[in-house]
Amino acid sequence: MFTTELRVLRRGDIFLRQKRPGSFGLTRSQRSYSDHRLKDEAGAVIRIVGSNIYRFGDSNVAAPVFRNVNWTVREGECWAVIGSGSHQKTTLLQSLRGHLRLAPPPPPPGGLFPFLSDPPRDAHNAVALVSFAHRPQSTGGAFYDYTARYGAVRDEDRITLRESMFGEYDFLNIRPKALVESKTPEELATESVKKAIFDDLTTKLGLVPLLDLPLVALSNGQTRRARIVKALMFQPELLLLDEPLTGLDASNRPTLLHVLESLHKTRSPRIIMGLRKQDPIPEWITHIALVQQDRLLTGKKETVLAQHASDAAQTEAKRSSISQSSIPKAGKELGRPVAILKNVNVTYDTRKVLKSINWTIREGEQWHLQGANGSGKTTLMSLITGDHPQSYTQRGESYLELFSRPRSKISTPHLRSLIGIVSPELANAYPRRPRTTVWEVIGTGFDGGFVPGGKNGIGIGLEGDLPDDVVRWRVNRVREVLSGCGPSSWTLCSSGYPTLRQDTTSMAGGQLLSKLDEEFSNRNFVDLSAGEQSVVLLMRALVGRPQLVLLDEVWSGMDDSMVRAARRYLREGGVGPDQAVVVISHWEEEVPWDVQEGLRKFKLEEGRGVEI
Ligand SMILES: Nc1ncnc2c1ncn2[C@@H]1O[C@H](COP(=O)(O)OP(=O)(O)OP(=O)(O)O)[C@@H](O)[C@H]1O
Repeated sequence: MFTTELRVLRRGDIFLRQKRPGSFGLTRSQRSYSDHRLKDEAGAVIRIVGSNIYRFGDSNVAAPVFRNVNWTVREGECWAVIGSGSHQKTTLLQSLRGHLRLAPPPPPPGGLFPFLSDPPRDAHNAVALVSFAHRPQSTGGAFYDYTARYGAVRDEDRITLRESMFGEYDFLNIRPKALVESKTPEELATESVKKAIFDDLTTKLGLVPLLDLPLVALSNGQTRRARIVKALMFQPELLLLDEPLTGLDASNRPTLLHVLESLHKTRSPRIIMGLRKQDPIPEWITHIALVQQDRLLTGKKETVLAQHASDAAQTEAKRSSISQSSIPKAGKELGRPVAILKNVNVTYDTRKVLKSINWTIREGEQWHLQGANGSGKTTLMSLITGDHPQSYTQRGESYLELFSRPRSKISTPHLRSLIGIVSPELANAYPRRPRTTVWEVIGTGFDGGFVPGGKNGIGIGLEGDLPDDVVRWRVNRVREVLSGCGPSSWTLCSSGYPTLRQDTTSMAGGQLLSKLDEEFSNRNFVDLSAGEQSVVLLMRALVGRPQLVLLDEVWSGMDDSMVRAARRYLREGGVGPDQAVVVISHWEEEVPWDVQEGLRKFKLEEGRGVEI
């Protein structure tokens, strides 16, 4: 009945529209809203009209996460959700999965997803979200050993990528499900469809050579492509992909986008992508939902981009009038070597991942380590951090020297105190204990461990006893990184204007800490947003002024203002001329320095490494 009525309405028959049951007794504006709704509902995939979006548990008088959202996605349109902050964009996508509350809720019969109403289907099964934007909020209190993949594969990690795809195991959780002895014809039919999707997509996304590798051996980018295939095998009708390009190398990005485009065009499934502001927008995207704090700007791509460009130009004009030029780097004499690699190799059975790598990293140098997904960047870093067992086995022609000593002559705990590291693996593995504060997490960076220690939360040193001047230096350093990258610096960077750091807590003889940063330092790490956690882990890497800083996907999950603040801090003294930095990223523009400032590039290709 509804459809018939709708058809009539779409022909624009005003008389019939006014006669529609339920519209009698409505005011003119209610009637026009109601008519507008019915028009919009036809062919709508998503429809939100004038709703606020709240966290569950918040009342309607609390500040909504998003205000007055008007967003209709129609069949055939290709949408990207773009966020100036990573967090807000992800929250919007999560609200489509029911993680947040819409008030007023989109009314039945169409509801939030009109396309699922005839015949009625459960949005829970039909709409899937795969997110690469954020790290898990909590991985529990224990540290899990992310370096396990570098050694001999343990029995429980033996499950291969192929096995993980077919439901006997939870993907990336590696728990065998109850074994089913006999299958019904429906189950068999579903399986054969899954198998066809699997064959098709693993071929298109270049995963076939990896199918029989243990899941834990896959690189970051390989794992991400595999997660997308797994989600598609469940045949959702709408797939929300948050930051599918993050962590993918330049050659895999167009391949994935091409696959997504053809899937979307045949609605198998419809796809909505979440993108970061700096990601290129694929040509086939026709519409954009731009998340700007608590507002959503939606419309045709060109219109939204034009509006955004004019807003951004105004902000940039304000910012450039007050910005300082970055502090030039110290002179370029050769610093002391922190790592010397000569003919270094890594092999798994017959698989040679690194072949004869020659590379020297010195104090005062900034390097961009490049290479396609699976080219061995993480493996190379794990040799330098000493986490890889093969860091000990470089003999004869092969040689690995770290901080002027052969690898075998320097203990792993000592290495951890000399290297500050941020990486997706470490971020996932870092324990989220219920009552560990931000200050304590930063303080673990001095000794490179994961368990807070010492009465000031600044560690106890490798000898277990810190002299008073070292205690003072460490406390001061925690305050310095908090002031450099903490919330007061985000405010500074989001408005475009420097805000006076009022409310400063006075600390006799030491670094001053604003109230905002002080409060932040007392918060529980586990309660922070994913972006805030990333910032804290960056501070942890920098706090001890280690000789070597390794920054692998360092901006993951951070909002724009956090990225700007952290970049500025890194460029303006956060790392000094006595420190070496290696940045791993698939995006040139993510590296805080450029070649004019002395940045050098080292590229891995087919196992070999060259300076480019
Ligand atoms: N235990 C293992 N057995 C076999 N191959 C392995 C093992 N561990 C890692 N590999 C392979 O080593 C290669 C290098 O992996 P690595 O994680 O270093 O790549 P990456 O350059 O960091 O990739 P990404 O850009 O995706 O993060 C990958 O092809 C991976 O599958």
